[in-house]
Amino acid sequence: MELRQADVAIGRAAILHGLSLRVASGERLALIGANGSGKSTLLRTLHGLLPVAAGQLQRDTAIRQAMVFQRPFLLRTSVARNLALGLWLSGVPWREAMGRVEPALARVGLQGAAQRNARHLSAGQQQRVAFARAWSLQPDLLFLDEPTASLDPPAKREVEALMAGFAQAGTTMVFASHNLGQVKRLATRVAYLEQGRLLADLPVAEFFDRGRLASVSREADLFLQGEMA
Ligand SMILES: Nc1ncnc2c1ncn2[C@@H]1O[C@H](COP(=O)(O)OP(=O)(O)OP(=O)(O)O)[C@@H](O)[C@H]1O
Repeated sequence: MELRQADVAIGRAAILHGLSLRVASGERLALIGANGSGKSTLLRTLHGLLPVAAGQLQRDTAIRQAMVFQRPFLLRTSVARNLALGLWLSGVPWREAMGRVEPALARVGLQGAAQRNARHLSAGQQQRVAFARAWSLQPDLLFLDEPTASLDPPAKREVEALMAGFAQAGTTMVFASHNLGQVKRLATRVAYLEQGRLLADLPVAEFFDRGRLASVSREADLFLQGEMA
């Protein structure tokens, strides 16, 4: 997938400016930057939820992609129906979709939760349902927008373990994170955004090598210093 010199606007507000980014198969790209730097907008653009106003988004249409948000969108109905609906909307017949529910729930440690009302689950469990929904789509490419940001530490660890599971399965991932430990543990590459511009894009070891990062972007180096202080 490749974004070339992309400008993205939300309504009249210009958010991303001349942004170029390539995502190769098997990579795990972390997007970091201050609040409002454009990470969510970039993820939503890559996933096709926002149009590119100028520039280009090129992608292989055979690639299956899914997205997990900071807070999952779950309907006030059973976990099973929430999962099956996600599959049905992506073209899987209803009966087959229902057949994929149990394996997906088992994959995220929520066996037996199929008939519970999804809205009655804890935040961590709801996020696991979102991962089950993503998992059941068998994506080649997974976008994650700060998936652990609103969870308590135990739920955070559980969800990070699910991300590691996707990584082990070879799923290409692009994820926004404010957690540098998580970035170090999961990413193969890191991109730094500031005010809708991409200022650094490096393999993870180089990104966390202060001298190297400073030689690419003083702003990114300052951000990292601030985060690690
Ligand atoms: N619906 C909207 N209308 C207008 N501006 C918006 C809208 N959504 C986001 N923005 C603006 O776009 C910019 C980028 O926001 P975005 O959510 O992509 O940043 P982010 O890096 O993901 O932030 P955070 O770390 O807080 O999630 C911000 O200035 C924000 O105010």
